[in-house]
Amino acid sequence: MEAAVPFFKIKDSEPIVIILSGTSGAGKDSVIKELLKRDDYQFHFVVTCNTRKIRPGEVDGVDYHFISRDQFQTMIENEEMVEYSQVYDDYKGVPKFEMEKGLADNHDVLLRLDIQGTEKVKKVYPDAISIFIVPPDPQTWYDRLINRGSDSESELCHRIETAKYEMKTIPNFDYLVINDDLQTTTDKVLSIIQAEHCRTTRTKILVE
Ligand SMILES: Nc1ncnc2c1ncn2[C@@H]1O[C@H](COP(=O)(O)OP(=O)(O)OP(=O)(O)O)[C@@H](O)[C@H]1O
Ligand SMILES: Nc1nc2c(ncn2[C@@H]2O[C@H](COP(=O)(O)O)[C@@H](O)[C@H]2O)c(=O)[nH]1
Repeated sequence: MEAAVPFFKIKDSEPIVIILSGTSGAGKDSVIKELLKRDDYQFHFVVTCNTRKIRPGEVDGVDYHFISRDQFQTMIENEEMVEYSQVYDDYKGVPKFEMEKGLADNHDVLLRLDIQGTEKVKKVYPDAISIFIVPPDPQTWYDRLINRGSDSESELCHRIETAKYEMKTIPNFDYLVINDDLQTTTDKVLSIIQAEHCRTTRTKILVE
């Protein structure tokens, strides 16, 4: 008698919305750049809109969509943003077309957001996962911020003050990753994403 092998079909995990947040200078951009170099992981980085001045080395349409305050206002009025927030002295927002682009390609979408944006995007995409990145210790953090050389003294004070508040919201996040060595941090972020795809709520076996 032949054994009756049950018929089953694997329903692969749908793309995941991943939010990377953390204090200024925690290393979000550095981790994203490392992830983009990894051949074994395909994702769509959501380029957000930003009203601040472009910094040396930044590329419009790659790092951000750099737009004027008037253009930003028009996008809000036309309901073209998933969310928008004032971050430090500028406005930042997630354009709907960027989210749609990634999800249409069936890729995970990765967003770099502050804590306000994380809360708002989680309301729109409740299955999104949120990861908070922190530097390994205060002195290393300060040195990294200073060496980056992108902020004036007053901007730096503003970012450090904001960080104190942001760190108190860490329990609202799904994961916390300490950014000591960049490769290890990137590996940890990738492991979190891989584990999330393996959740029984995402990958399913259909048995007949
Ligand atoms: N693991 C690391 N080891 C050494 N330097 C690092 C590491 N991670 C980040 N850095 C450096 O620290 C500085 C801040 O990192 P990065 O710009 O990626 O932070 P961020 O979280 O994106 O900041 P912001 O929110 O202000 O844009 C950069 O100069 C970066 O090269
Ligand atoms: N709520 C949102 N926050 C955003 C968005 N895009 C970026 N960000 C956050 O701003 C900080 C600061 O950016 P900086 O480039 O001026 O240093 C960044 O690290 C993110 O946390 C957004 O669309 N919405």
